[in-house]
Amino acid sequence: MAKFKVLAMDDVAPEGLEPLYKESDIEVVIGTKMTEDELSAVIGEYDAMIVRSATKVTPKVLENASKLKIVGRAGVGVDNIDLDAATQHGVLVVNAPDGNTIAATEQTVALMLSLARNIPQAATKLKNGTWDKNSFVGVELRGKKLGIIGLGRIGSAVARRAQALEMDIIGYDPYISAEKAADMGIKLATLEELLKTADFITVHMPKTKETSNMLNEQAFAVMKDGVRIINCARGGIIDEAVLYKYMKSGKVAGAALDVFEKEPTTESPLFELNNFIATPHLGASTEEAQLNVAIDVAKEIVNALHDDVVHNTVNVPSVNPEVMVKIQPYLKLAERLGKFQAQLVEGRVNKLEIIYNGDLAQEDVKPVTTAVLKGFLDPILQESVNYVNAPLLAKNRGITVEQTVGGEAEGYASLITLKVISDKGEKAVCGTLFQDNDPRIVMIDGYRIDAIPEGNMLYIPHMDKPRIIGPVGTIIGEHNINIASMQVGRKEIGGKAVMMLSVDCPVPDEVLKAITEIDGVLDIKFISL
Ligand SMILES: NC(=O)c1ccc[n+]([C@@H]2O[C@H](COP(=O)([O-])OP(=O)(O)OC[C@H]3O[C@@H](n4cnc5c(N)ncnc54)[C@H](O)[C@@H]3O)[C@@H](O)[C@H]2O)c1
Ligand SMILES: O=C(O)CC[C@@H](O)C(=O)O
Repeated sequence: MAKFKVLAMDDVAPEGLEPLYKESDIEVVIGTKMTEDELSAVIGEYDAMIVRSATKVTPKVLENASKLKIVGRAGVGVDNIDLDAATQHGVLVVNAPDGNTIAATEQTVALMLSLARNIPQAATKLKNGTWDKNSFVGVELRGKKLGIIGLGRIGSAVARRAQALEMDIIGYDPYISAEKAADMGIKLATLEELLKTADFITVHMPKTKETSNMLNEQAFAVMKDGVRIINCARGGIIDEAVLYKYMKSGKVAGAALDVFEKEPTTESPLFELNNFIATPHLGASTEEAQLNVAIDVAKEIVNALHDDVVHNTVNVPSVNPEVMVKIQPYLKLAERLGKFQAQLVEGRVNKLEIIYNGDLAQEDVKPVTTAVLKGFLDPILQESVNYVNAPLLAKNRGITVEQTVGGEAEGYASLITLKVISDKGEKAVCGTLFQDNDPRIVMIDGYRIDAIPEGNMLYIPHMDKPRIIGPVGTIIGEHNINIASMQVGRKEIGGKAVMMLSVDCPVPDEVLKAITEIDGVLDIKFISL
């Protein structure tokens, strides 16, 4: 039986699932349209799910998704997935942002040309038996002003094609600089300026609280008479009732929507209007795009299930692949440091401070910080902790997380210091990688040691004096526990010192108690990594 089951919904391109079929430990199940209840009843069997825009991944579905590790969106928009609920349940969400850019861009250009030349209306009339040359006189695009709202992948690709059509382009996007827009040959404007001056307006942003109904009564009121509108992004960015009103009044000369407030839909007052063109969310529907997005998302799922690097994450910060190669070996070290500290610290934890020194400090270390949190929370919490939900779980528990980058790494290439501050004090553990991939704990509370953070460990603070190491070894030996390695660190002769032992099996409480009774032993902690 395969180790992992993947549910592929929404007619995702079957050939694109090849990366999943190639893996012997993955079984793919092609799902058919399901209600929320039906999906909730079966989702518990699956480790991963692929959706396009039809399947809604709701809080109820996620509550029942006990094994689900990842939802892959074969496309860009993730508005059909409840991202907060996915994060809360530790489910990673990835999308395939690049695969359908050209398809959506070409659909936009096709709709713009259709609006300018009345192509769908003329074709329908001719096929219905009327040769009508008079009703369909169009306008040329050359010299017209195209207002593009949202200058991301699709908006900018539309701009390049519109430039070839000799259109004059004006753009609005609060998240790009005027220089970047100028590099694309686009004049950046305010939304109002764009609305007032554009002959054609096309929207290319995600649907968010900010963009919902962005083209509303106030926006239409200031538009130029005779404006034509296109939406190949998301239904609800344009208020359909207001669009209808302004098309009826003649202020809007034409509109083409690929996406609707409610989908699927076969009824809308807009459908009665001759100058209205509609397509049923076909922006991404090309053979090429469907293959691209299915392959992209299938590869991401293989990586996620095999604990490999995933790139297009939506609900956790995504990291540039080149950076990931550099930081990946530190993830294991970071997780072990977190887990080590969780078993060392006493009292109510208020804050984790993670300090990066040396080469690692030059990189984007956010995922390393998340790995520390995952390791730290894992022994403490009942619920499953992963890279997705670890920051949220820490926040929900009132644990402040502070990440700082410093300079030199005390003779190491890179050093990670994890300070845990609780109501009983502060503990600091430092770790590094030897030969780039061999994790070591090199300092505890300022005491230098050299311990491999794995398996069963004993941490024994004690006074630096004779007859400590021998009795510790004797007690452990008497209980038939094999010591694999031992490290001692001290700051000054006769002062406080720390001992770290690696042992081959867990150490029972009575052994721990017997060791604490040795004169000069200050404390003992059994740590399992
Ligand atoms: N019709 C389809 O089948 C289809 C296919 C692909 C993509 N899409 C949709 O197209 C849209 C754009 O996709 P993309 O790949 O270009 O995304 P993108 O993330 O590359 O670009 C979105 C742009 O919108 C901008 N933006 C965000 N908020 C804004 C605001 N309030 N005002 C103006 N600009 C704002 C962002 O800065 C960004 O530049 C998405 O909604 C996506 O879901 C639809
Ligand atoms: O999957 C589709 O057909 C539509 C995808 C599109 O809306 C997207 O946001 O990528």
